[in-house]
Amino acid sequence: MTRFSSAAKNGLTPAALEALLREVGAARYHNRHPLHHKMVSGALSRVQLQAWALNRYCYQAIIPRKDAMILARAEDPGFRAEWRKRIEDHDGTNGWDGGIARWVKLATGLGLDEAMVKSERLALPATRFAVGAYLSFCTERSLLEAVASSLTELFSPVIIGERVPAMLAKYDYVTEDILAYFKPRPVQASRDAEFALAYVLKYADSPRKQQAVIDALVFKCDLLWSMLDALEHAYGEDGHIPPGAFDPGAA
Ligand SMILES: O=C(O)c1cc(C(=O)O)c2c(n1)C(=O)C(=O)c1cc(C(=O)O)[nH]c1-2
Repeated sequence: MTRFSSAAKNGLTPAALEALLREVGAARYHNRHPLHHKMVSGALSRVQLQAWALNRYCYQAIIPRKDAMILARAEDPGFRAEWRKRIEDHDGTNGWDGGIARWVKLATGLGLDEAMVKSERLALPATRFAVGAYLSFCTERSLLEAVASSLTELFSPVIIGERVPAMLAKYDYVTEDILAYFKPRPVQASRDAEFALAYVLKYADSPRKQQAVIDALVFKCDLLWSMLDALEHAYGEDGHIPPGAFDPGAA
């Protein structure tokens, strides 16, 4: 786990804290995961991509719920006005004209059944535990830690920039229409991450709080990493699909 050097016992400057947060992302973000590398090299089967989309739906579905937790805990109306945009991005105006609906389109575009995806019943146990942990973290930890845990979005434009062109080039059944989810994400993520980063740099004003926000980002990187680990374990070569999980080979 990233720790301050002893020179930082009086606390880091905002610039030094930002540099440390970016170091966490550079070392631990899920664009370093072997499954991501396989995805962008064109090595995944259609079933493996389906499993990814199906499991990742659970992550998409929890995001507006954890953001609602954060909203409920924020006392500043200005903060809430900014943060509620995240919920609108995912839920749209009627629940099914935002990011979640576009993720369903991605999953059905890969050949999955819409009701099955939305039910989340065939997701991996580890996926369910991971996304549940995110909701709990944002409910139980301080508001500062909850905000800091969203800072993986600092790095998501990079992974999206790697993923989308590669998927279009390497999988002939993947179209721009199927990947429409990602189109607005880099702009939305940059807006969100800029706000969250400014908040964290302003309010993490003691060594203890600075360590807490670093740990929150480590937690979130680990969560995203563990979701890809679980997919690889279940659907990789010599994979072991847990009972009850998505198994297109089963009778
Ligand atoms: O495509 C990705 O790899 C990726 C990663 C992340 C992330 O880093 O948490 C998010 C998203 N996408 C995303 O689409 C999204 O809406 C989102 C919200 C959040 C968050 O923690 O609040 N992360 C992410």
